[in-house]
Amino acid sequence: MSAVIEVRGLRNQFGSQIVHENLELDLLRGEILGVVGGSGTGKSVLLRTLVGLNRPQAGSVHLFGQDLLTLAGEPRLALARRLGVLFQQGALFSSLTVSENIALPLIEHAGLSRPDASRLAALKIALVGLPASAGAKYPSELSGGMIKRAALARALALDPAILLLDEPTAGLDPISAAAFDALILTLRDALGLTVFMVTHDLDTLHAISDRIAVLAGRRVLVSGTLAQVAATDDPWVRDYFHGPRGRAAASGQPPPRTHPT
Ligand SMILES: Nc1ncnc2c1ncn2[C@@H]1O[C@H](COP(=O)(O)OP(=O)(O)OP(=O)(O)O)[C@@H](O)[C@H]1O
Repeated sequence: MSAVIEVRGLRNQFGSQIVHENLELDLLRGEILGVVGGSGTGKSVLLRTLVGLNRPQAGSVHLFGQDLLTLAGEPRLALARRLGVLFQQGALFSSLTVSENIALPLIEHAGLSRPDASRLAALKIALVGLPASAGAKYPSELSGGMIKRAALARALALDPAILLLDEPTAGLDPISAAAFDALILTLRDALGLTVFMVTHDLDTLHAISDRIAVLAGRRVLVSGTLAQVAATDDPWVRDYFHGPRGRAAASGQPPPRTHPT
């Protein structure tokens, strides 16, 4: 399988804090890659680097064979339009309705008229499984699961080839999270998307990821199938994949609860 994103020798640093050093990563066409790692290992910084929101100190990022870091002007904008991003909190504009939020990139980046953009927004709303009535609502009027779906609809507005998700199921109850997992899988298959997904959710990893990349020690420690990654001899990997939650996710059973005494 060919790589749609290739990261080589990446260094990200904030002041004296080095977050990534010599990080290498491939995102393969058509896959769902789950990106995991301890808190502060730089998963979100990596996502932001891939979409051009964070400029690294060293290394290269190639998207579809084009060098993101040297590209400028219209070619860079065209490349950016091939990426759809779902940020952690949804990042919808609170003063706009769901429909207006989705229509905005269509008006601003695709030059659509307002009526055309709102017709297309209605299609995207249906695509992510929201009722048509959600279009007229403001983000504050939606449940957490609906906000994620609305934000996903906006991420899909410009028909991207790659979807980047930052903690897509965080804050959702297990049933809504499982439904969102299923939606991502369906959309990947139906639209031929490639998916880069930062997550802490072991159930999501088990349910929909083709490969997993573990961030540790400022780089990608290991990437591969769940079985390959889980077999890695590393303390964080052991705790994460073989602790109570990891075992529960692997078995499909809820993890044991510890009760306060
Ligand atoms: N713009 C910034 N300026 C300074 N430091 C930053 C900036 N962005 C991120 N960092 C630092 O980089 C490190 C990695 O942050 P990041 O948000 O990528 O971690 P993460 O792996 O996504 O963590 P979590 O799982 O807790 O969300 C953190 O120590 C963070 O404080």
